[in-house]
Amino acid sequence: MAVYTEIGDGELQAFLKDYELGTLLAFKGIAEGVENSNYLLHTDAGFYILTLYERRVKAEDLPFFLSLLEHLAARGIVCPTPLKGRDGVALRELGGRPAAIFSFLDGMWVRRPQTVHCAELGKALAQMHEAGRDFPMRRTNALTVADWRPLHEKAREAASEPDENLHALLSDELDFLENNWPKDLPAGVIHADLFPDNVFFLGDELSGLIDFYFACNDFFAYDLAICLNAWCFEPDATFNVTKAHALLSAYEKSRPLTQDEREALPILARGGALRFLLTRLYDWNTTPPGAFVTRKDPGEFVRKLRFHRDVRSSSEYGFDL
Ligand SMILES: Nc1ncnc2c1ncn2[C@@H]1O[C@H](COP(=O)(O)OP(=O)(O)O)[C@@H](O)[C@H]1O
Ligand SMILES: N[C@@H](CCOP(=O)(O)O)C(=O)O
Repeated sequence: MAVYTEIGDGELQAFLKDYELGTLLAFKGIAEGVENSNYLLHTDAGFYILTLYERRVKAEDLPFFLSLLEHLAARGIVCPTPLKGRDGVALRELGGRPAAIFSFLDGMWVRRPQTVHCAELGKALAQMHEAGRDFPMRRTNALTVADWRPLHEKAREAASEPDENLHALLSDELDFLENNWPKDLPAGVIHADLFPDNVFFLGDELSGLIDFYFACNDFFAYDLAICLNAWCFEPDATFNVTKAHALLSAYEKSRPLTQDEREALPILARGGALRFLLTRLYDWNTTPPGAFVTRKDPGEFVRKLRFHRDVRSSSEYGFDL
């Protein structure tokens, strides 16, 4: 993650008095991530992650996220578990932000995912979808097709010199997606941001999923499409059909796709590409100066979107539609 809110030693020590997590030995801000402020805490009882929720996370959504993590962990999905204070409450406040402490997960994210990682991801994604089926809370996706046009407007307004060719492309894509977005596909709790930096591995084995702060109720196949975009393109923007096949076939071992889901994958992938392109474009122009964060390149998703728009045959995806 990034660090937007700085925390002092004394403040953190006082905060930790409400927990039974031992004595603080050291702590440091984590540079990775984009959305929230994260710190690695080292106490004499072990390692923990402290998260302070920042601008895009709404306070009213936090009970959904924290309960979801508890629910998934109880069903064997390896994800951060919210830790409760002495009063039994996990969601607290620190530095003027909502805050919570989580279990630390071992592993590293993979910078250049290979086919074996895509297969592990497919298996874990299907298991997560199944584990979420009996989760009783609901959260509407706040970044779905109806939200993209207003976000496009905001991103365009935020740019000091808007790229009019790009905005024409986005406008055209929005017209297409608004008219063709699927209405009725199998749905449930999805992660909605399962990029390589949110999946930990120990060697070639998946060891945990993190960063559930876009999780919501939406089409399962949309989650799969987000993963195809995030994991199956090479740095030169070519689509790797072997990785896509590995991801899909591992997913289908636990949760076979319906024919409607399969046929919807190309448009879901277009929508997924546009969604991340828009948030990256907006963030590019609005990230506070001096924030301890690495902005992500919107151009990567322009190239992915163009690929999907140009596909003429399912063989370009490497799987039957
Ligand atoms: N439970 C965890 N265990 C270990 N490391 C974690 C954990 N949660 C977060 N991290 C570290 O913090 C980084 C950012 O976390 P992330 O949830 O992706 O932040 P953001 O919400 O800002 O995107 C991760 O890349 C990882 O290094
Ligand atoms: N995965 C998104 C950005 C969200 O950041 P994260 O650190 O919360 O995954 C992207 O790549 O645009």
